[in-house]
Amino acid sequence: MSDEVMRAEHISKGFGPVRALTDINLSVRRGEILGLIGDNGAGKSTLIKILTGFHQPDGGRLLFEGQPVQLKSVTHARSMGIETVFQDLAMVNDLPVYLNLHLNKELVHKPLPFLKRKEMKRRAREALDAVGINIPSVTAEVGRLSGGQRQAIAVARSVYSNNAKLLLLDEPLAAMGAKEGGLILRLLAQLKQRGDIAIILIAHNYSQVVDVCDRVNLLQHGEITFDKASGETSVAELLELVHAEYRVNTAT
Ligand SMILES: Nc1ncnc2c1ncn2[C@@H]1O[C@H](COP(=O)(O)OP(=O)(O)OP(=O)(O)O)[C@@H](O)[C@H]1O
Repeated sequence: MSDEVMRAEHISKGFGPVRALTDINLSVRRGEILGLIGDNGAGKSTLIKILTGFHQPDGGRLLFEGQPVQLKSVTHARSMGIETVFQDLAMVNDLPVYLNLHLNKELVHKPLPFLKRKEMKRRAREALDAVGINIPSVTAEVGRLSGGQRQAIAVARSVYSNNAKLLLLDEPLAAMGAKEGGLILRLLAQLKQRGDIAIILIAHNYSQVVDVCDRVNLLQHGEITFDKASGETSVAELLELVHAEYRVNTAT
């Protein structure tokens, strides 16, 4: 079987008169982290929402594990192992870590409607340990944790609840300090080591992108205009590409 998890071919998407995406071609493999960069409004979130089944493309096609696929909804995409961690994380702050890890998938004793708390705590600890997240207690309220720890829990939940094959992260490092951002980058590096999951990461911090991603794609004018291995590019080159477009746009 090929290592390619997701391929987009000639994907387009408009919102009324706005052409958000015109001709997107990209692919990502198992064990690979693909960095997706681009100026504000370039269409990065729209592309992620198409890959996660939230939006339907107007044209083009997606191939998942080599097979053409129409992602009808986020639920449909999740059932195939496509998981997204959005900026808002979908966490309930006054619930403990272990219940957030089982959100909408609580384990219950049947036929009695009692939660299997002990089992959920055990599984939560196992999931966090497996990705190397250091949270002192799974009974801690999520609202009391740092932004980085909350993000890490959201990633662990995505990966472990559904045996994710493709993980999409929309700006996980935004508004995070260096220490917290480092926690997420280490976590992504560990997931990459496992080799069974493909990751697409949208980020604005190019030095982090170059450090953690295997490959970088630049999204401009609704197309991928740049595709290089991280080792073959640099922060300076990425900044120049994005800023050159900015100069053109502001000069006209
Ligand atoms: N639901 C929508 N309805 C109308 N227009 C939309 C919608 N979603 C996105 N757009 C438009 O599509 C274009 C691409 O937006 P998108 O959010 O995908 O860009 P982005 O690269 O993620 O931007 P940023 O980095 O600022 O988050 C923008 O012009 C945006 O205004």
